[in-house]
Amino acid sequence: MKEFKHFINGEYVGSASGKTFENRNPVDNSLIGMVHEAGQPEIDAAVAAARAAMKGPWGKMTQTARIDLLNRVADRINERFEEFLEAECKDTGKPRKVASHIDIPRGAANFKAFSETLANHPTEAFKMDTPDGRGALNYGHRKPKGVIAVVSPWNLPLLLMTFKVGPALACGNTVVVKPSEETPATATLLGVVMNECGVPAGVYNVVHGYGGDSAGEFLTSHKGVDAITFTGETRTGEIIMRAASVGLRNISMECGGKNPGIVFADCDMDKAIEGTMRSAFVNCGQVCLGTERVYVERPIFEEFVRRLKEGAEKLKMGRPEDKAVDFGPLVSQEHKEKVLSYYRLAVEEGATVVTGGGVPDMGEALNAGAWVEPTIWTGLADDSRTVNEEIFGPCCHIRPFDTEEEAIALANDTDYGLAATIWTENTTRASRVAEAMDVGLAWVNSWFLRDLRTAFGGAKQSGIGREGGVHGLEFYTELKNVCIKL
Ligand SMILES: NC(=O)c1ccc[n+]([C@@H]2O[C@H](COP(=O)([O-])OP(=O)(O)OC[C@H]3O[C@@H](n4cnc5c(N)ncnc54)[C@H](O)[C@@H]3O)[C@@H](O)[C@H]2O)c1
Ligand SMILES: N/C(=C\C=C\C=O)C(=O)O
Repeated sequence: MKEFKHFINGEYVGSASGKTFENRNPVDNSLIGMVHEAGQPEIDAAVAAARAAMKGPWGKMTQTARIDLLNRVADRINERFEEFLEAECKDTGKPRKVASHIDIPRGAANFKAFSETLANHPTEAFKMDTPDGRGALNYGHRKPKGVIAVVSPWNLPLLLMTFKVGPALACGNTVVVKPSEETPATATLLGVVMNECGVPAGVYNVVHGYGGDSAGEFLTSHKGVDAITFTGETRTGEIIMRAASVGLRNISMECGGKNPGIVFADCDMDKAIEGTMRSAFVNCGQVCLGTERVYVERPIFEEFVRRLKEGAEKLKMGRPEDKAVDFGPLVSQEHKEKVLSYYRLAVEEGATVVTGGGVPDMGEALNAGAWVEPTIWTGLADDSRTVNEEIFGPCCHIRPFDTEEEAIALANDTDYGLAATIWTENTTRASRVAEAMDVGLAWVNSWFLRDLRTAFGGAKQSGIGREGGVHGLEFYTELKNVCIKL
């Protein structure tokens, strides 16, 4: 039976309590292995190892040496590509086609991108006048923040965890990672790569377990943690912020969304359909940046609905290793029940079910998996729960609009503020509408096109802070001003 152990101080260790929990493959609900559940002893050991590593060779390493090491980690992930792909697809059920283009390549890129950013980012300096005429020189000096707790979700496990670990290590910190209880595999495997590349023991640590009253809570409330970076549900973010407030630990929050897509009549319809298909259904709709609310200008509303329905009904469901498959299951039975509860709610709230709304017959071998149909609704009220609450599944609601002002108002009418997509061939309108969106990320005639030098994060209840590019520096370092009297 496969075991997923903690990775602490460069070694794989089990839980002192002996407590474990099941890890199941959502494709067919088969048992992958048992995951060790960390208790306070394992969290204490991981945080102590991370602290000790700050005082060891890692803390004394030059930035150039650190960057070389992290580039080696990126190369080693690519060399072990198949292993990471297999692990990620087993944990999540996602098609190999998806993970091999998104999750694993980004797992490597997240180490390279931030190293380059760091190596080329200037510091600030100010020459000031003084009464004696000699003046003084001020310059900014950055030091690593220390031991960073990384709490990550299950939808893009390797990508989202390394989007934090990459910059954290590039800036000289050490990390204790608590991956989602649903997806322990790739975070665990990364420990092997860290050892192979010569990253000193204690720099990268992984502890497994749940959130509340388990590893997540013990880690985020641990006094030895200097800062917490979290990706997950907004409600969880609120809980973690309360824990971080004790001892004034800094937080970086990447949370939920209910993202709008606005499709104008002057759009390139093929692009808009292709882009909305991906943003609604890729990764079985389990992408925080995905589109769950689509607003279409009335003249093309019927055609858009018809063509999106056609696309949804052509999606090929099946095992990850089937090259033709582009649609996998949800991550777990629990999440399947949550999404199906919204499928029922939508009907109760008066939706017209354009397509989907149920569970596909996947045949005897797969019917125990977390399969749901890609679903499209129309006809719901703007204040319905289905249109306002994050579902995080392969579903979207399409509504017509008549004016640009109406579309902007509808799109912004949400407590979230993560992402928006805008489809129009009029670039003046595109920039005007994008700038009117109360979000952290707006895509025009595209979706999930990612330049890692750009700011990434959410507004309103979708997050706090920005990661990506130089923006992560503010969170992962302490900036000091040095003033030298000349
Ligand atoms: N903004 C982004 O970049 C982004 C990216 C991906 C996912 N998400 C969001 O994440 C959610 C889906 O992921 P999820 O279901 O894993 O989210 P979640 O909040 O349930 O869990 C996220 C992580 O937090 C841990 N956790 C849960 N309760 C905790 C607690 N009390 N203390 C400490 N840790 C705790 C979990 O174990 C997991 O590791 C969706 O809302 C999605 O929108 C946001
Ligand atoms: N953080 C990123 C993606 C988030 C996806 C949400 O599910 C990224 O592309 O860096």
